[in-house]
Amino acid sequence: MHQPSSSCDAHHDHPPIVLRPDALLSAEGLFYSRGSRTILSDVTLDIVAGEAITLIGPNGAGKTTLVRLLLGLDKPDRGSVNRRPGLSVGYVPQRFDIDRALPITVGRFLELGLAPRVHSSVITEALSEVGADGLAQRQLSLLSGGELQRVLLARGLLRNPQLLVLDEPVRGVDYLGEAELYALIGKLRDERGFAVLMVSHDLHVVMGSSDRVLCLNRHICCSGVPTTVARHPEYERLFGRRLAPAFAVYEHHHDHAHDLSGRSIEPASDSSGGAADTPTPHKAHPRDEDVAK
Ligand SMILES: Nc1ncnc2c1ncn2[C@@H]1O[C@H](COP(=O)(O)OP(=O)(O)OP(=O)(O)O)[C@@H](O)[C@H]1O
Repeated sequence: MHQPSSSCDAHHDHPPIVLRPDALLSAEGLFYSRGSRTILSDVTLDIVAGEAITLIGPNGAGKTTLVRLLLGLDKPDRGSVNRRPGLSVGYVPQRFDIDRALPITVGRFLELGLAPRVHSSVITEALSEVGADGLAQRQLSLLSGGELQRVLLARGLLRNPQLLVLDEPVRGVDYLGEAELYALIGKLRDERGFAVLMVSHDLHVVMGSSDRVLCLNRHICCSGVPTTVARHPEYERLFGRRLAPAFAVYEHHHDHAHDLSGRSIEPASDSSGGAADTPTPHKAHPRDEDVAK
């Protein structure tokens, strides 16, 4: 996992961003400070149905804070967040601390907060969808990092999301497991058609399957389609001139996903599409010009 070394501190004159009226979710002019520390400054963005946005930035750039504001878990000091009425959102948080003393099975955990209550077969199906068959009766506190991430993903799916928000979803997952999990997220998006907002440090993997990338360092330093952002001076400034090319768009051609035991859960498909993590073609975004000049 790459930890960017340099940072972009300067504000830039961006052209005004025009929010799209059909956005599932939009944020306008978000400011957030704690004490004397400015954590987010004038952040504006939106996400439309089916779009995949990756949010990148160095440690402490404000990514998790921004996600929490977008989800309504925290309130901005200034600015506004608008969610389309009735929007269903699945959220896979960066951190999920489990009280080891709490005796709760995975199945019970997944039932919590679902209204109306669902039949256990729905839970079993969601676990199967994320390649985690057989975990329903296991104690939540005994799961490995990779198992827990899949369970959190299943929990997000149980909300039938129009938007899935993932904050570093491969945290605690080993290197091979990371690729599998990203592949799975891409496959689920293809099948279900939800929009994805993902925080990730794994630029070389996720940029190829993103429609748009936002570089955040307290403010949005640059944004646009991955190929454009990867060449942008602010991106180079954030990730280092030497390192940036290594993290440029990488098209991952792995064509199937695995379950927890390593079995393939998706047969290799032909070039006509449907592969587990074949990148979505980069859609031209009407606001590619919002890449900082
Ligand atoms: N409630 C808070 N009070 C004070 N400081 C906070 C609070 N929440 C976040 N911060 C600070 O804001 C900065 C941004 O934190 P945030 O977790 O959003 O960054 P991040 O980009 O997600 O980082 P990472 O990549 O390391 O996960 C950090 O310096 C953090 O310490």
